[in-house]
Amino acid sequence: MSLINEETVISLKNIVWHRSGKDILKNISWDVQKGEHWALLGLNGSGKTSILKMITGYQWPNGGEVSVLGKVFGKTNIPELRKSIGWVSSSLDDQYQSRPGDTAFEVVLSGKFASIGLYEEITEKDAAKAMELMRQFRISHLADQLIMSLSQGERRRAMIARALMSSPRLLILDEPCNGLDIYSKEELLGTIEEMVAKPGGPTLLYVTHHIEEIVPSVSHALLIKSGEVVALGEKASTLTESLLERTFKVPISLDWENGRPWVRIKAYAEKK
Ligand SMILES: Nc1ncnc2c1ncn2[C@@H]1O[C@H](COP(=O)(O)OP(=O)(O)OP(=O)(O)O)[C@@H](O)[C@H]1O
Repeated sequence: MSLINEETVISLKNIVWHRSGKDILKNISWDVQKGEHWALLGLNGSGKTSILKMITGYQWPNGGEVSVLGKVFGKTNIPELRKSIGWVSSSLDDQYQSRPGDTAFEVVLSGKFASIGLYEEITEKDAAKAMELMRQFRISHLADQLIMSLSQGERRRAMIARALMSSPRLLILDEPCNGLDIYSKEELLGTIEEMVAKPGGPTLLYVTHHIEEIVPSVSHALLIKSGEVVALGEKASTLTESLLERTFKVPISLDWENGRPWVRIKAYAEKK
């Protein structure tokens, strides 16, 4: 049995969730410790978003216990806790549309309040931090451009910079490369890798169904299928051909190159 302490970033114990007669999460137990960075992998509909909703307190399980950053849900103030969690989802990209007249800089800056559109108590230090994050994500030259006019890749980087404005202790990137071309994707992954490698940064939870997006700094992986854990632990022991085949239900050939896993679907390759 694991003990929850300040070093425990996420702890799910026997999480069960059913809806509309379906068992969506089936007895999920998972611990993330400080210093680890995790990938959450699974097919469409496997339960990834449902797990994220549990972790962020937007959904309550029917059974089991959730703790995040050492706080046990049910005994803690969740809106307060959420201030320490950054969640960037490509499906939440439309958030910025609430203020289409904002510049990229204003959107990044607004991350200080974890709510777009609040502009009180902005200090010079905040503005300097926003600019520094824009530099880190290579969008400082776009500071004065309207957020609406940024390309998808640029906007994605702006939204991650925005999430980092409040110095979250847990950063969830939910399919951040969705819709990006190969160049923008590699550029974004490069900046994510730099961010993770930097000491003192947040614990990363990277959600995807694309295995090759797992950058070298991601140390662990949780594989889920139909709401059940297929495997969890260090990536060397979880990202294996047989476990990935069970997770993705296709025959997979896996290669490692420069610390990144690359997959090929065997069946398609053999048909040629
Ligand atoms: N509120 C709900 N009511 C009923 N079914 C739900 C609800 N939320 C999720 N589901 C179902 O639970 C399953 C898991 O959904 P979830 O969104 O967690 O999957 P996912 O792994 O994030 O998928 P994707 O990669 O496509 O985003 C799906 O079959 C979905 O239809």
